Amino acid sequence: MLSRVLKVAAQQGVKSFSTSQQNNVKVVVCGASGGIGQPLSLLLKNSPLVSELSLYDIVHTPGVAADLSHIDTANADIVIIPAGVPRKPGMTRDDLFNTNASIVRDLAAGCAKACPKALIGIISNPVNSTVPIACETLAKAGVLDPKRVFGVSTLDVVRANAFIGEAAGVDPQQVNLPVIGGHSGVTIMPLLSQCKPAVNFSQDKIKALTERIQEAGTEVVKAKAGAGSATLSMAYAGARFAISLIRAMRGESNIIECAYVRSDVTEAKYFATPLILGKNGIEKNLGYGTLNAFEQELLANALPELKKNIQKGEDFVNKN
Ligand SMILES: NC(=O)C1=CN([C@@H]2O[C@H](COP(=O)(O)OP(=O)(O)OC[C@H]3O[C@@H](n4cnc5c(N)ncnc54)[C@H](O)[C@@H]3O)[C@@H](O)[C@H]2O)C=CC1
Ligand SMILES: O=C([O-])CC(=O)C(=O)O
Repeated sequence: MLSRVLKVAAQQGVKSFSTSQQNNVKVVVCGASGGIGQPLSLLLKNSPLVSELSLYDIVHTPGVAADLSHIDTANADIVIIPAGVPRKPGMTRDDLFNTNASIVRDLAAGCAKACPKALIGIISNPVNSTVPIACETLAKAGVLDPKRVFGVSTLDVVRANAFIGEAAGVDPQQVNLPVIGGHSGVTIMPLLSQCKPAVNFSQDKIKALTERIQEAGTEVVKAKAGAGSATLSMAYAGARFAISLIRAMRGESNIIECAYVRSDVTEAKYFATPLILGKNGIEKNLGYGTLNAFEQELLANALPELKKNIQKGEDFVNKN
């Protein structure tokens, strides 16, 4: 078992980067003992771009508030949050709200004190609601910068690339497909019309692939049969996202990832789209481009659900 706060020594290799770039990137993983947290921490430990890794969890500690003081001394450039309970078969992500909402609120409050300028990536479900919870909490503390708070939806992109690569007979690493909207069921919207390289599937196949991407989390929950939800693929996706944030912080240009963020692209206050990342988080929201008729229908189906999930998150912070 991982201890509560574990600082991992600086990686070799960091010194070889140019001094004009940011060399000392500290990353904190909150929920580091968990199914996602452990392999995610391992992948980050293995990256020469991470100079200090702090691992945090509540296991065997008397309370969240006391524990958060450990983060206060840590400071951080990036905080990744895979803390909270996962689904069991038959549950929706929204069924996790009652447990995970307060966990994310308390961790966001800790970030507001300890590292108000950190870039925060939230993995804890339901992401559609936990990101508004984190933003409202940071706003209450007077430190919200919406360009620095991200719902990690990278796993949807990773899955879309895997499934489409397989169906099209293309190396999934070469597939690049935007997945927009939110991170549950109908709110997950893969834009196959914008796939690079372009793919040429029948409408039936497009519908089947879209539904598989939307329900991929449930596919894993069912296969694990009570032992939790996706952990290894999420750790892979979470590490990809964190490393993209670091590369952007270090001044690399044209780093693009989809993520669920505060947005004015649609009538939903939070929405995932491709983003250009920069030193201070979101540099530019690229929006979603042109949708075909099928994708417009996906959007029409997603917006009411997304708006409901967002409102629920905001109400949780503002009514408690
Ligand atoms: N965004 C996405 O695409 C995905 C999100 N998830 C979500 O990630 C979350 C974590 O999943 P797993 O790692 O499988 O669960 P897990 O139960 O294996 O690990 C969660 C960890 O969080 C810790 N924790 C609980 N409260 C905490 C607090 N206040 N501070 C720090 N740590 C705390 C627990 O002690 C535990 O070690 C779940 O909510 C799950 O639904 C899972 C897969 C994909
Ligand atoms: O499905 C779940 O509960 C976990 C998750 O978010 C995913 O795998 O996409």
